[in-house]
Amino acid sequence: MEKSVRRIGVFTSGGDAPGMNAAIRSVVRTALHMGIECIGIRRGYHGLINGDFVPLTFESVSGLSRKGGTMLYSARSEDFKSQLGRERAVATCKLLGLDALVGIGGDGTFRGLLTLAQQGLSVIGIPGTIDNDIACSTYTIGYDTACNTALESIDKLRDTMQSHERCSVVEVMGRHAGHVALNVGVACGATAVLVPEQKVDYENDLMEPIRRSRLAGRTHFMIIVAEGVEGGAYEVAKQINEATSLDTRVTILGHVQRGGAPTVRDRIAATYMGYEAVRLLAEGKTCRVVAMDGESYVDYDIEEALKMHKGLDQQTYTVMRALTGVQ
Ligand SMILES: Nc1ncnc2c1ncn2[C@@H]1O[C@H](COP(=O)(O)OP(=O)(O)OP(=O)(O)O)[C@@H](O)[C@H]1O
Ligand SMILES: O=P(O)(O)OC[C@H]1O[C@](O)(CO)[C@@H](O)[C@@H]1O
Ligand SMILES: [Mg+2]
Repeated sequence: MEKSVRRIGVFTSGGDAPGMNAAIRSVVRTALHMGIECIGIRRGYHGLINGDFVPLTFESVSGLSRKGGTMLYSARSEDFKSQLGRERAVATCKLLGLDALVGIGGDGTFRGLLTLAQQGLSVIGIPGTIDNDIACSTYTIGYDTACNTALESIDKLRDTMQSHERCSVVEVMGRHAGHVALNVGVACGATAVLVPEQKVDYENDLMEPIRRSRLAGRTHFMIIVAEGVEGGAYEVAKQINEATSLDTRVTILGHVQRGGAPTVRDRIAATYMGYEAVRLLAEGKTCRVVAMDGESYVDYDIEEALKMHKGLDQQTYTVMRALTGVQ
């Protein structure tokens, strides 16, 4: 017979993302609606190992949807990757009487959830990362806000680059994934966009678009570089300067992209995903990741989800190449 779920734990892990708070609120409110108690585990797996928790009530998550960051704090825990760390995490779950866990984070967080599922715990993952690099889901919480934050700064940079007829090299986040760079690059009308998924051909991907743009009469340029591109923004700027003598400036947007109030898109995605996570648990499901397939909410087995591969959006990539004139 199915074990009924009476008390669950929720935590955020890995890099934070705008909308994580809205997901926490949704998990708590949905759980309470279904007669399930909810406990917040603070600082991701670190908190699970150390029994760092806070009871969550209807009132304690009030007003959370509009707040950036995560009220449960986030962390990366090396200890959890060891057998001893995982045993301590399982012991904490038993001590707190948790029937299930909801983890909000990226692929690493899901790998952690899988190890807990293999030890008999009921777990559900919610994709929360600005990188949008969860293969099973077309969308991850925080991506839209991060892209909008980056775009706002780039628009401002453009003003000063135009005044001084300079070339701006802007590094956006994405250690392994170029989704933010590509999306923001298309949205800001970049001269060129460089992503880690594609080995950079300086002549074809960078110098040619700059030269073409110059010949067309342009006197300022906007180059978007994903953090994971070999050499990073400074190397790209150096190459541009050597090849073109343009007055080049580097801006690394960094962690500013992870902050701020979530956009409508992120609040809605987070709220629906939180609801889906609790609904799955209440139906007796475990070891699932809540995901989006276009505008629909779906779920996958965590192990299967982790085997999937997500490339860049081909349509956006094609449009970017057409608009920057890359062959
Ligand atoms: N293979 C693994 N086995 C067990 N636990 C893992 C594993 N990989 C990651 N974790 C746990 O999950 C935590 C978060 O993982 P990671 O730092 O990769 O971030 P993430 O969830 O992928 O988010 P993001 O990449 O968006 O910052 C790690 O600090 C670790 O505690
Ligand atoms: O907070 P940290 O550890 O500097 O994380 C930075 C990384 O986190 C991410 O933003 C994902 O959350 C990556 O794009 C970036 O490389
Ligand atoms: Mg990750």
